[in-house]
Amino acid sequence: MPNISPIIVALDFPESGAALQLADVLDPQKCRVKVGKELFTSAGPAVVEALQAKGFEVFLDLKFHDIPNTTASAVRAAAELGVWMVNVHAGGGRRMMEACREILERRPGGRPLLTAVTILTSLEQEDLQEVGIDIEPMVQVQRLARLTQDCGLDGVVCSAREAKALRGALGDDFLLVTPGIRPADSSADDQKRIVTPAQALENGSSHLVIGRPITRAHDPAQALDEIIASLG
Ligand SMILES: O=c1ccn([C@@H]2O[C@H](COP(=O)(O)O)[C@@H](O)[C@H]2O)c(=O)[nH]1
Repeated sequence: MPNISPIIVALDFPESGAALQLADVLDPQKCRVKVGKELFTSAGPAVVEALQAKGFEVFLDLKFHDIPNTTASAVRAAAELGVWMVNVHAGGGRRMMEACREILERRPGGRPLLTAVTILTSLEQEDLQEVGIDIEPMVQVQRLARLTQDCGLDGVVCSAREAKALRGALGDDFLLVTPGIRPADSSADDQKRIVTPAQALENGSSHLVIGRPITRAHDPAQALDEIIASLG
């Protein structure tokens, strides 16, 4: 896909009709799309297949987090759907992440990119304290990202606020997939660790996950074009 932007549009819709309608105004040469928990739970694998039939590469964002055998089997099922990227929670630990990588390596044919969620972009320091993590998000993200790289995964999901430090520490090839992206005039919604699209790219993000600023725009295709233009 030559010239595809780093943008992944989050299709957070309650059913497939609305998601496919939005996809119809987007250009698969310009962006990838993300299917998350809401859409996948209501519409299942069929919506992934329908998006692929429209030419989109699909990030299946189900953030698997379970024992190694269960998580690896779920990742294999995602690979069988032919998705471009699938993810797990880094908090599932070393044995879980290694089992996921190994099951993909044993699979014949192509495999999806495998990334791990570090600390959700909706969380800030007080939220972490409440669940017993007494360090700054940046420190915990760095710890989980190092573990993820050590387990042989392709990259992490983090805030673009952490991207500069991670890019420096983990090298150019490690994927930094960053949600919590907000153009300057957008509402933060439930996101806490937000960054503008241009700043995210400058910080070293490899992919920008953007949902509501595009999907709830009056003209989603134009919103996407404006964000791409802002990247320079
Ligand atoms: O840390 C994370 C991990 C995943 N997400 C997902 O990204 C999109 C963001 O949507 P917006 O509407 O742009 O806020 C959404 O699907 C989340 O599930 C995240 O936000 N943060």
